[in-house]
This record gives sequence, C-alpha cells and structure tokens, in this order.
Amino acid sequence: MTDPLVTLDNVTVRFDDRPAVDRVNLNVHRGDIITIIGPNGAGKTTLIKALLGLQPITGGKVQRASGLVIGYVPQNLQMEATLPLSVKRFMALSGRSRGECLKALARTGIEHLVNASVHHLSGGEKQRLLLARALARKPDLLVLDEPAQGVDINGQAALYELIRELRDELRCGVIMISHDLHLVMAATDKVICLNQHVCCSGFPADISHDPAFIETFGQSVAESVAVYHHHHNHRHNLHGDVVLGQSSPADSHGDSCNHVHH
Ligand SMILES: Nc1ncnc2c1ncn2[C@@H]1O[C@H](COP(=O)(O)OP(=O)(O)OP(=O)(O)O)[C@@H](O)[C@H]1O
Repeated sequence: MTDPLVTLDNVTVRFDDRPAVDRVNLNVHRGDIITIIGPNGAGKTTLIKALLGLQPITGGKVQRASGLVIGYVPQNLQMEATLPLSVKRFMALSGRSRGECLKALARTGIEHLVNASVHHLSGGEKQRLLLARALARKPDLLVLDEPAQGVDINGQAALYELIRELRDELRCGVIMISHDLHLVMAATDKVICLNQHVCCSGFPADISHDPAFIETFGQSVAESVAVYHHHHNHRHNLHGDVVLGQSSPADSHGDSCNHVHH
C-alpha cells in the first residue's frame, strides 16, 4: 500500500482541559472514502480542523504527505450578506484559471449559475459551489464537513455518488463528516464512529452490529441502518434519478437487494 496522505497519531485536542478529541489514530490513503459519524459535540469538526492544521492540537501528531493539496468543503458558505458576489467571482478567488473554474462548476452541475449571486443560491447549489471550489484545486485529499447539508434526499444520494465519482477521477482520498447515517452506510468504504475517542470503526456492514455503535446511536437506529446494506445495481445522476450502470467494488458490502431510494 502507498504511504498515507494524512496520518493522525494519538491526536488530542482539549478545550478548557476538557478533551474534545481524545487520542485518535487515523490514516487516510488515496482512494479511501472515510466518513466520521457521531453525536452533536462529539469532536468531529474539531478533528477535521486538526487534520487540516486549522486547529492546534494539545497532544499527538498530525503528518501530512509533502506537497499535499487539500480541497476543503466547510460546513456552510459564510460570507458578508451585503457584499455583492457572483459565482464567477467567488470561484476566481480560488486563484485558479477561468477555464479550471468553469470546468469545476460544470463537474458539480452548476455551470448555468456562473453569473448568479452566491447569496441567491439554494442550499444544495451552495454545497455544489463549495465542492467546485475545492475541486478546482485538483486535490489529493478532499475534506468535507457535512457536504449534504440543506440538500433534499434525492440530491443527497446524487451528491454522495458525485463524491465517489470524483474520488475515482482525481484518484484522491476523501474524508468527510456526515449525519446522514443511511447514506453513509450505503456510500462509504469505512466509517469511524467518534465520541471524543474512536468508539468503533470499520466497514459499514460491520459497524452497525458493534456494541459501541449501538450504545452511541441506540438499538433502533442500528437496526434501521443494518437493513440498508445492499449491492447497488444502479447509479444516480446529478438529479438523483436512477440510471442503470456498473456497481463499484466498494459497494459490495452486506446483503444484496435491488432497491429504489426513497
Ligand atoms: N474553539 C473552541 N473553544 C472551546 N470549545 C470548543 C471550541 N470548538 C469546539 N468546542 C467544543 O468542542 C466540542 C466538540 O465540538 P465539535 O464542533 O468538534 O463537535 P461536532 O462533533 O462537530 O458537533 P456537531 O455534530 O454538532 O457539528 C463541543 O463541546 C464544542 O462546544
């Protein structure tokens, strides 16, 4: 296996002597899609920020591969509401060429909004804009903090599918935070359940049976996500519609079923 893009070794972050992140070990390799789940306040964003170098750590070590290019999609787009800003201008602020910016907007399905004001975008369009800005950097590692926030349920499935496709196209690693447990279980390679420390981690098909997962999320949640494992026999387009196509090897956990997303 190649060297990891990022290694967290026993990473701890304390606020006022209270650990928000407690001795976490983690490797992200090219090709990985790793999702961090956990209750509110579990330290997920703090961990991601520590990985990015935006949050000083109080213990352990973060190692990033030399020359690593990271594309970061933050939780939401925060900007001064009174400042006029078009999508085109927002993308130009990334420092990439106009062609690269337009290509990234096209890849996330919002090139038609190039002249729109960022203040008028819907929740889902904002998430796609943030993803386009991250993509324009041609990252080795994509880091996403709740990428499907404000996106409707069909749009969520499409967004996760898009992330998988981008992983394949860019041959990058992906690490993200998500609260959408059903989608995480269906669309992720590895899940890490965080509650300050790593409660449990592994393949989606296995993790829902882990006593630590059941303790964190409750029996009924564990049962509802456990029945969701399946082989994909189809893909989704950007609008969330089902299109027939080849399944990906990473979808091959758990029981097989032909299903329709609701
Ligand atoms: N800069 C800070 N100073 C003090 N406490 C902080 C700071 N940032 C985060 N915290 C605390 O650390 C804990 C973890 O916060 P964090 O945002 O990482 O959780 P999270 O798992 O991402 O939560 P959510 O799912 O609600 O987004 C919380 O108790 C939060 O109040």
